Amino acid sequence: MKVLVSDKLGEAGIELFKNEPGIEVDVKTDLTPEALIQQIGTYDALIIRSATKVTAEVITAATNLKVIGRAGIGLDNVNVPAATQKGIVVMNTPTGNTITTAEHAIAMMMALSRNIPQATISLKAGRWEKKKLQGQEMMNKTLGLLGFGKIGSIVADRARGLRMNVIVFDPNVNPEKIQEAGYESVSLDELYARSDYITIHVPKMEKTIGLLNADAFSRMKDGIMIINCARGGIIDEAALYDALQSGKVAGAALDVFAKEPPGEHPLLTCENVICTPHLGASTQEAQTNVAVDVARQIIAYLKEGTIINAVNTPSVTGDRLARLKPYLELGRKLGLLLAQIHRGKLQEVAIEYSGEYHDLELGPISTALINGLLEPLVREGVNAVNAPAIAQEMGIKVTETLRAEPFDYLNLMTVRVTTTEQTDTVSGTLFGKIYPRIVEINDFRVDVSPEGHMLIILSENKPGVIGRIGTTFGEGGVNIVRFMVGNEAIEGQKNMVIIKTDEPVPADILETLKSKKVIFEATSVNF
Ligand SMILES: NC(=O)C1=CN([C@@H]2O[C@H](COP(=O)(O)OP(=O)(O)OC[C@H]3O[C@@H](n4cnc5c(N)ncnc54)[C@H](O)[C@@H]3O)[C@@H](O)[C@H]2O)C=CC1
Ligand SMILES: O=C(O)C(=O)COP(=O)(O)O
Repeated sequence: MKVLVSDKLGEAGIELFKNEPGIEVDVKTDLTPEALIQQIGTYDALIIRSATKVTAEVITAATNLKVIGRAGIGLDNVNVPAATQKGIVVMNTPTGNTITTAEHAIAMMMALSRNIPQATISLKAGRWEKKKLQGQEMMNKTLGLLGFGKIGSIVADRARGLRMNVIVFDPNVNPEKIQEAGYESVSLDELYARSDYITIHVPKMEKTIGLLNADAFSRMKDGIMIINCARGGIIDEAALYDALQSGKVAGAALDVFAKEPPGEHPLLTCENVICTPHLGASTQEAQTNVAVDVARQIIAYLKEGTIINAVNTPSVTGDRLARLKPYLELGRKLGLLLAQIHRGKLQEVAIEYSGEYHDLELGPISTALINGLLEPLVREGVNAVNAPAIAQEMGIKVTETLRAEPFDYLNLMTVRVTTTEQTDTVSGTLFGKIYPRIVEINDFRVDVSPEGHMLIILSENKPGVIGRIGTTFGEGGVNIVRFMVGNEAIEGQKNMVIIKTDEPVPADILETLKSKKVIFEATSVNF
């Protein structure tokens, strides 16, 4: 397995890769976009921070890539939908640099309040400008927090220690949670109107790009101070420049820019702008944390398939994975079976779980099922990462229900697939919590272990039919490993005969059987 580290990564992470048998690591931190596209094809994993842009072109060229690991939080430099489409897991390390980044925001707020960067430059230039560089106290000032996630909530806690009044706007966090933590939850308008400082801790996404624009600044107090240690582009930089020039905004502390590095940028000419080159996460502690986290996650995925901190597929780790594995396998096998027996265009997949499923995560099991269903039908490269997105693209409606009580089995998964032509229903269970068994196919009770090759025959339920089927196999020289007859649950007019064979059932045998009057259908199924 080959791992490419294309941004600077803490040595502790590199060491983990180097010490892992079967893993080869290349550190190439100065690749041009063209060189990355040229070289990515040979790698199984890519490790990045914020500098590498993982564009759709990079993903297209990444013919072997299985996983992208972000040593840090923000994934705005990765085309996640393109990676998902290709079945590439995208992971970040959501906790390793949060304290460091929150501390940077507080440091920036303090530096802004007391003109520390300007004072340093002035004094080093031989001046002593006490009057010009007078600052403002932070105690009792109102700090408006945009975003009360992992970093925002740490900033709030530290600001409380500075005796600031913290008010919060976060549309996705329950106001009670904010109040319970000791802060005031307010609307965006109120936050703009009341804050003396606004600090940004939201992800960069469609809804937050340009969130702080000319209109937003016009609704703020005169003399507001702005801190951005989240992402460039959340602030409209031209509007901020104007607001700084007019004095509406008294000062801005910027760690991040819409384009990085920003080059010759008007904001960098403003005396009331202080800035750092995306240093929010740059402490020795945070870099060790995220490097170790990302290395452990990538190794676990490449070696065991364990998914930790993925943003585009459900994460399943350690003990939970071990427990789920047989259910994932059963789900995938039921999907594979349905892929081979259905006719027509897929429209709906209804999955019903009962019994032991009450204690299990259903998301990954349903995903494994959809994966099995689409694997033989769609194209190469369908996997548990991209299967749900492909199903959605195909207009297939997937529903999941958890039934209160099991009937005959300790655990039962029943899947009904509706197409433009018919409906097929199959059920499966795990014997001994490990062994997958198909126990029902379209109203016929069966007992099939879903492996190898088999033929499913729907025939008349009358004497002599079974014998004729056996003879056809004998004449064709194909050895029957198991022969089962399933009873129709309701009328009993038809039989389902399931024949397991050593090899895929040859086409001529299939055709001979299909031509017999007593046989309604014969479908070859391979697992
Ligand atoms: N400067 C740096 O070096 C670093 C920057 N970051 C940035 O900080 C951001 C925040 O990180 P975390 O706190 O870990 O993320 P998080 O996901 O824990 O929290 C983000 C919060 O923003 C909220 N939110 C989303 N849209 C919003 C809106 N329109 N208005 C108000 N709130 C909104 C979400 O509900 C969520 O609670 C990251 O996305 C990343 O871009 C993270 C680490 C280092
Ligand atoms: O973790 C994040 O989101 C960051 O912004 C840190 O960026 P970096 O890894 O220092 O390039």
